[in-house]
Amino acid sequence: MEEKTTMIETWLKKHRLVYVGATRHPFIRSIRDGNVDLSFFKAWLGQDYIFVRAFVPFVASVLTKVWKGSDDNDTEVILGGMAALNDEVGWFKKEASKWGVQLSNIVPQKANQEYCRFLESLMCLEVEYAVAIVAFWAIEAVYQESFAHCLEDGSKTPPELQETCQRWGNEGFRQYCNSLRKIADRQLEKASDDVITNAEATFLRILEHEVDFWNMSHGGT
Ligand SMILES: Cc1ncc(CN)c(N)n1
Repeated sequence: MEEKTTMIETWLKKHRLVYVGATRHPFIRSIRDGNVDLSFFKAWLGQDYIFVRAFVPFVASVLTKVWKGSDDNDTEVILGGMAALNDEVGWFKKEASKWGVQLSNIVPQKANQEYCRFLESLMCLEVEYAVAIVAFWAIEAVYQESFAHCLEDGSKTPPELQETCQRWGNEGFRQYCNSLRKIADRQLEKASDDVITNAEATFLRILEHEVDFWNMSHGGT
C-alpha cells in the first residue's frame, strides 16, 4: 500500500531551499570541513547556552498544551525532551569551562534576543498545540540534521568538536526528532486550515531564526 504524503513532507519539499539554508549553513560546513574559526565556535557556545535556557520554559509550555489534550504518548516524548534539555544545560556548562567561556558574562546578541522573544510568543495559551509542536520539532530537527552532517563519512570535523556534533547528531536524537515529527504530523492531520496555515508560517519563522542564529555565530550580529 502506498504511504500517504504527510504535511511536513510537503512543507520540506516546498521550502527545501530555506530548510537546506538552515541545516547546511556555512558555520556548520566550516565545522564539517575542519576549518571552523574557534572564536566563532566559542561565541556560538555562549549564545546557545542563553538560547537553551529560554527553550526550557517553551518546552514546558508545550507540555502544558499536550497535558490539556491528554495524550500519554505525546507527554512521554516531550518529557523525554525535557530530560534531554536538562543534560544539555549541564553539557553547556562543562563545555564552556573546557573552552574558557564565561557563561555569566554573555550578553545575548540581537538575533538571539529576537529568537527568544519569538519562543516567548509561542508560549501563549492561545497558541494551538499543533503550532507549538511543529515549532518544537523544527527547532530540534535543524540541530539534528546540521550536526549529523558533520559526522557523515568524509567529514573533517576537528576531534575536539566531535562530542558537540555527537550531542545532536547521534542516532538517539535522530529518533527523538522523528517521534516529534510524527506527533506534529498527527496533530496537523486533524487541524483546521487556519491552524495549518499558522503552523506552516511558524515553521518558516523558525528556519529563518535558525539561519540568523548561525549567521550571528559565524561573525555576524
Ligand atoms: C538555536 C538552537 N536551536 C536548536 C537547538 C537544539 N535544542 C539549540 N540548542 N539551539
